[in-house]
Amino acid sequence: MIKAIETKLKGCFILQPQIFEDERGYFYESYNHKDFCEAIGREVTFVQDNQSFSKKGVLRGLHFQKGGHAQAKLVSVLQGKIQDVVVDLRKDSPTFGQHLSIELSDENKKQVFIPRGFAHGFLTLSETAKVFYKCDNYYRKEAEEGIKFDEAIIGINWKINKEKIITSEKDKTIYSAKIFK
Ligand SMILES: Cc1cn([C@H]2C[C@H](O)[C@@H](COP(=O)(O)OP(=O)(O)O[C@H]3O[C@H](C)C(=O)[C@H](O)[C@H]3O)O2)c(=O)[nH]c1=O
Repeated sequence: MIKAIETKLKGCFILQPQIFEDERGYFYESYNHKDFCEAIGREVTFVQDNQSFSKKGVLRGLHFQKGGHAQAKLVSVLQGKIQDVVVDLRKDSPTFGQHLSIELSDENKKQVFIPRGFAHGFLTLSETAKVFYKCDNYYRKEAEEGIKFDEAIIGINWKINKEKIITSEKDKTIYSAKIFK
């Protein structure tokens, strides 16, 4: 069983799986294809699972793949806590350029479904975080683009001071303004 709540960004859902707790601990179905597709009201076929491990302050993103290589993602946290951020880049969307920020953790066990056409990134809030996400399209390096995490046009309020944020060299040099022309 999984509950899905659609966000202000059409097609983007926050999901809450049913947790079975007992004196041993807990169990839950982190993914059930039939329940998931029924919950979001559409068929999605994931083809690639990713995992990344990050230290506190690491910010990965904001990334997306262009055109036919765009990826829908189902993001969850196996260990730790992150500030997960999605940006609507669908040119025909009434919420184009708007973003959503949500805390995902191994405590709340929430998941975010991000449709194709979004940029995605997250900031690691706990000492370490292990993030797991399913993708409905394969990685294509040459199709990758990004938005700088501190892009003023988007105006994301990251929960860690900028000087303490750790990014890859690639993410330091992402030029994103062209996306909004
Ligand atoms: C994304 C990806 C990367 N790689 C290789 C390419 C690099 O040699 C290495 C690290 O890649 P990168 O620095 O792009 O990893 P992240 O910064 O975590 O990128 C991710 O950041 C945000 C959170 C996302 O949602 C994207 O899925 C993804 O872009 O893994 C692969 O082999 N396959 C892949 O699917």
